[in-house]
Formats: sequence, C-alpha cells, structure tokens
Amino acid sequence: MNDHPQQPVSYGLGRQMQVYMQGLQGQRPTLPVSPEQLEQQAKAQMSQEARGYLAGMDDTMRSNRTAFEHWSIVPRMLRDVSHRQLTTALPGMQLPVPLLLAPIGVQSIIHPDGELAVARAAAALGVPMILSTAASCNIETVGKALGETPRWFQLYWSKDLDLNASFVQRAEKAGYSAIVVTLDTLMLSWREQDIQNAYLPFLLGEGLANYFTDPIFRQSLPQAPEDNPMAAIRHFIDIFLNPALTWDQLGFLRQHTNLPIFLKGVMHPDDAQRTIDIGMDGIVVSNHGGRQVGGARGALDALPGISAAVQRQIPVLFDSGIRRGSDIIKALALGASAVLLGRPYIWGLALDGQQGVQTVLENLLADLDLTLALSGYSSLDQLDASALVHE
Ligand SMILES: Cc1cc2nc3c(=O)[nH]c(=O)nc-3n(C[C@H](O)[C@H](O)[C@H](O)COP(=O)(O)O)c2cc1C
Ligand SMILES: O=C(O)C(=O)c1ccccc1
Repeated sequence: MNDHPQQPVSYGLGRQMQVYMQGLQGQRPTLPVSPEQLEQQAKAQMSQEARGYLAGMDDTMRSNRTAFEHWSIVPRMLRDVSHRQLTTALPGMQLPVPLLLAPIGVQSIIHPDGELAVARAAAALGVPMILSTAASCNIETVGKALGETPRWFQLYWSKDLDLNASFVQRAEKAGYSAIVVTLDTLMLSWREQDIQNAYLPFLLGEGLANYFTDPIFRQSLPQAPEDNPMAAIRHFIDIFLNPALTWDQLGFLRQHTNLPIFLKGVMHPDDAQRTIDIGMDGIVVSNHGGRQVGGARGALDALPGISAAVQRQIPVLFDSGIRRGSDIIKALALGASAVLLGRPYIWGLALDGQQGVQTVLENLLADLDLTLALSGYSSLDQLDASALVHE
C-alpha cells in the first residue's frame, strides 16, 4: 500500500481565509464555487459531443439527488471540534481523506491533458485517484504522474481473459493498490444524446491508451495499432465488454493479482452479500451516475439496506450524486467508508485543466471539513445514522 505524506494544502478555515484574504487584493475565485454554477459553466464551453457524453438519464440522476435531499443532518453543539481528522482507514490501507476520484473514461474529450491533469491535481492534494480502463493516458504514465499518491485501477472485464490478467498485473506493477471491477456496464446503455449525436469516442480512437499499449492486446492484432488503427479499434469493440460475465468468473482475478478487489455498481443487498460470499474485498454502491439504467433507484436510497446486509464485514464505498461536503457526511453516516467524486472534478477539468480539478477538490474538502465540525463531529468514525433524520 502507498503511504502518502502529503496533506492537502488547506482544509476548512485555511481555504476559507485564503479566499477572503485574496479578496482584499481584489481577486475573486476564477471558478464558480457552487457545483450547480460550475456544471452550467463547464457545459456551456464543451462541444455538443462532450456534453452529450457526460450526460446520463435525467430521471435516474434526479433520483440520485432527491435521495440526498430526503436525509437531513441534525447538528449537535458544543463538542470541541477544534481539531478534525479526515483520514480514513480501509482494511490494509489508510486514505488521507474519505474521497477518491471516480474512474471516468476518455478524459481527452474534456481537456487535452485529460487524466494527466487529473493525476497531477490528485498528487498536489494527496487525493487518491481511480483510473478507468478506458483512459486516454495509460496505467504506467498516470502512475508516474501520481508519484506517492494512492491509486486504484478500474477494470472493464474484457472477453479476453489474458487481457484482464495483463491489465491487473500492469496496475500492480505500477503501484496501484486496489482493483475495482465495474459490474453495471457489461454493455453501454441506450444513451439518447450520444445516439442523437451519432458519437462514440472510441470509434475515433479516444480512450484506448491502455489497450493500444498492452502486449496481449497487441499480440492479437495482425498489425500494430499505429499502423492500422481502424483494425485495432474494431478489435477493441469486439472484446472490451463481456455481457456474459457471471459471479463465478470473478475468482479468476485472484489468480492474477494480490491486490484487494472491489466490485462497483452494487445496488441490491443480495449482490452485496454475494460479494462477501465469493471472497471479494469491498463494494462501491453506485448506479454509475445515472448513466446505465433509466428509471433506476437513487443510489443513496440503496445504501442503508446494503450497509445493514454487509455489517462492516467489508468496506462499502459510495458514488452517484456527491456534490457537496454535506453529501459526503450523509453517505458516511449511512455506512459508507469513503465516497467517489464523479462529474464535479470533470467540470473543473473542462474549465481549467489541472488547476480546475485542484480548485474543485480544495473547495469540496474545505466544505466537508467545516460542515463536519459545525455538525458536531471531529472525526469521521463518529458518524452514524444518528447524525441524520429522514424526512
Ligand atoms: C463521462 C463519464 C465516464 C465514466 N466512465 C466510467 C468508467 O470508465 N468506469 C467506471 O467504472 N465508471 C465510469 N463512470 C461512472 C463514475 O465512476 C461514477 O460512478 C459516476 O460518475 C458517479 O456519478 P456522479 O458523477 O453523478 O456523482 C463514468 C461517469 C461519467 C460521467
Ligand atoms: O461512459 C461510461 O459511463 C463508461 O463507464 C464507459 C464505458 C466504456 C468505456 C468508457 C467509459
């Protein structure tokens, strides 16, 4: 596991005063501080194709947010919150904050520096990053940019088992400390905007860096991807997802990596139980940011039942709709050990590259730190359902 000596530049009061002091010099934050305005501004300057790709099903995304709105924090007073602790212990590893960057594919369509800019921002703040299989920059290059910062690798389970083994071995060698297998995307969903735009980034060769640099992938091509990219893209389309995947096949990964394995996209307590039964190490409760199943349940609504089933036997992580510090507090109070931040860091990337991602993270961590303290908590392990009411 990676140790990470860096602490984020400044949480809470530090960040707040930094901004107010800059105001004395006539400076204002360059990015919108509110996530809603950040989203609006980022979308306004993206291409129609990128905007469409970032979208999801409106109803499921609305359910994700509504689920948060139905829980309220009940602040408690006078409990000495002068020192806060945001470190988060997972079995076998310590995270500096209860937050990881969610795996988001094909970041080159958002910003030319894509995953590299994100990795540099993550490294500047010590925030762990999860790299997508469908990245525009490969496992090794992103690993180097991250230095000592913790990183995990997200696997799309290919039809080619040797390729799956190769990916996890490359990740292990490049200092990644966990594998996240995404279960909810065994095929791409009916994506209205992408279909309207007739746009799939992979067909343009975007997001294929891990495949094109993989020895197993290259071996199965008659010509190198550099010499015949269309044939390489066609092979990728044939093998990259495997809708035939079932629970009993996941054990295969164990023979090829010693890293802990998390399953992402769990929405039912029975699937969480199944994860434990087959000996996997953790789950991510998620509906993929409302991008896969239209009309699906809000992810936070699934969390209490899953936490109750899991009984802390394995860590439960959460994503889909995290926008503010209060959202993180709610997810942790309902049993998550940490959360994944999705679209907000991509909006920062779209507007200002590495610096944009960094600003979004600094703001979110400051908000988390202050909201935690003002709610009456000084460490994350004090949070449980008694911090909230459902109404
Ligand atoms: C543009 C985009 C691409 C994504 N690509 C991946 C991916 O490659 N692998 C994966 O497991 N999840 C992927 N996700 C899902 C995220 O990891 C995460 O579950 C989701 O963004 C959380 O929802 P939120 O962004 O609304 O908070 C993607 C999400 C978006 C928005
Ligand atoms: O677009 C996505 O949501 C996603 O998860 C994905 C799937 C395949 C390749 C890249 C990203």
